[in-house]
Amino acid sequence: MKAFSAPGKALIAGGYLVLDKQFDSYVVALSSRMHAVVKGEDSDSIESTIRIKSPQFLEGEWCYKYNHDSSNFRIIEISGRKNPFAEATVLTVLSYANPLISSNISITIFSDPGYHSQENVIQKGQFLYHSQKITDVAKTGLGSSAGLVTVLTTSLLSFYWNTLDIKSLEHLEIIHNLAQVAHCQAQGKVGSGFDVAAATFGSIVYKRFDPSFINDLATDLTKEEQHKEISKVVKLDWGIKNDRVALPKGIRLVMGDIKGGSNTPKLVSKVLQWRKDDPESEKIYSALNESNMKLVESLSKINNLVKTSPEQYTDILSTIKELSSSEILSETDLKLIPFQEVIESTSKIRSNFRVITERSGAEIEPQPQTILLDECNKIKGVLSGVVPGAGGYDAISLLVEENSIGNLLKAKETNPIFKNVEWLSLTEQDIGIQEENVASYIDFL
Ligand SMILES: Nc1ncnc2c1ncn2[C@@H]1O[C@H](COP(=O)(O)OP(=O)(O)OP(=O)(O)O)[C@@H](O)[C@H]1O
Ligand SMILES: C[C@@](O)(CCOP(=O)(O)O)CC(=O)O
Repeated sequence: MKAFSAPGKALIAGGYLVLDKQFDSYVVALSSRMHAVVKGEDSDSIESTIRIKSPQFLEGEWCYKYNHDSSNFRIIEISGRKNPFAEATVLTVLSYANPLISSNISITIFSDPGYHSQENVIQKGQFLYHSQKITDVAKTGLGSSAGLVTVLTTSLLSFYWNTLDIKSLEHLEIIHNLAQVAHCQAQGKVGSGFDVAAATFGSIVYKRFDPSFINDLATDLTKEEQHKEISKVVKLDWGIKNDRVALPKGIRLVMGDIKGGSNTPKLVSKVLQWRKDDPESEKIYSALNESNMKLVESLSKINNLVKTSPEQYTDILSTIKELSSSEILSETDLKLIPFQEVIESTSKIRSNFRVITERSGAEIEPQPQTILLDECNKIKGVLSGVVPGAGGYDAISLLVEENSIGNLLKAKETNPIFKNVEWLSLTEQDIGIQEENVASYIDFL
């Protein structure tokens, strides 16, 4: 038996731009993780089974069968249940590993509470159990499908390859490329893949791959052809950027779930259409990219300060704790410059998002979110806040001095603007795929 986990994500800079491979984005990996426990044994039957259980959800079990005599990698789910993400992952890893002998594999999935709505649940240990099917439970937008695909890819591959080493960058890249293929095939489209990349590598500055790596994969192939095709593509250098980052010590990411919700594909199609139609769009994209990169750069400056002047840094944090973002901006202390740059670049990101909102009709930072974020900025210890990812009414992400979290809780109690905000109990955990101790899941298997 082995166990692995992969993190959820928040895209705090680079929404929409990340769809284009000329732009970098900043993705934070979260402490809400998707877990998988895998066990299996070889068998002398001609049929192999891969059983995936997700006991936190009603009817959360999918059993895929595969016949070794068959001329292609066709799998069937024995009771006709659908889980496109599980199915695409099984198929992709199977065709890559091309096992010579049959096996029976069982994988149990556990997802941390942050991924789904916490209504009508029973808690067992660290996990919440829902009374509905996975497709009927509301999501919070942390990338459950990317987490699932990445952790499933790792678990299955670890069964077929007992030399799999998730500390090796080469192996991580194989996991990443396979997971991207499976995720795109299950979604029926090639997205930017930042969610799968964060699930694999952790918090990163990410630049996407060329969609042709996946779009050009041939279909209707024989087993040998498919194995060759996927092996070739997985080995290629996809040219992605996945530079590891982490938020500065003492600065916490806080996510506020908004009881609303937006349709990401609709927002994306509106923005892409606007980008084609509006002659000003390239100028706006380029201004937005500049502010994104300024944010990345200022966070990196703060990280350097942590390393080079730790004592001075502790003093700065205690100053920030007492100030709102506009008060930080009016300070003249030179040591505060990188923090002022975080505030200014975030403010520019937001104003560019508002320009796109107005010109494209896609509600990325609609007015109620503007009011909410402006109100957050008045709270002492809150450095900055944005609408993460595709924006809209899904969530807000704040960067907060870690001892000031209490100020957010107080605001929720006293200020009616925060009525529909639920502060999620998660934070950054910058590590991607990691191996876990099987013993911690034994009681839930
Ligand atoms: N714990 C789980 N067990 C089994 N399948 C899961 C689990 N979590 C996610 N899935 C699969 O992923 C699907 C949800 O994927 P979808 O892309 O719609 O949401 P998401 O990845 O959470 O979205 P977002 O990127 O907005 O956060 C589920 O319907 C199911 O097929
Ligand atoms: C709009 C987009 O850039 C980000 C969507 O992010 P999220 O799923 O809202 O976290 C789309 C994408 O990158 O696939």
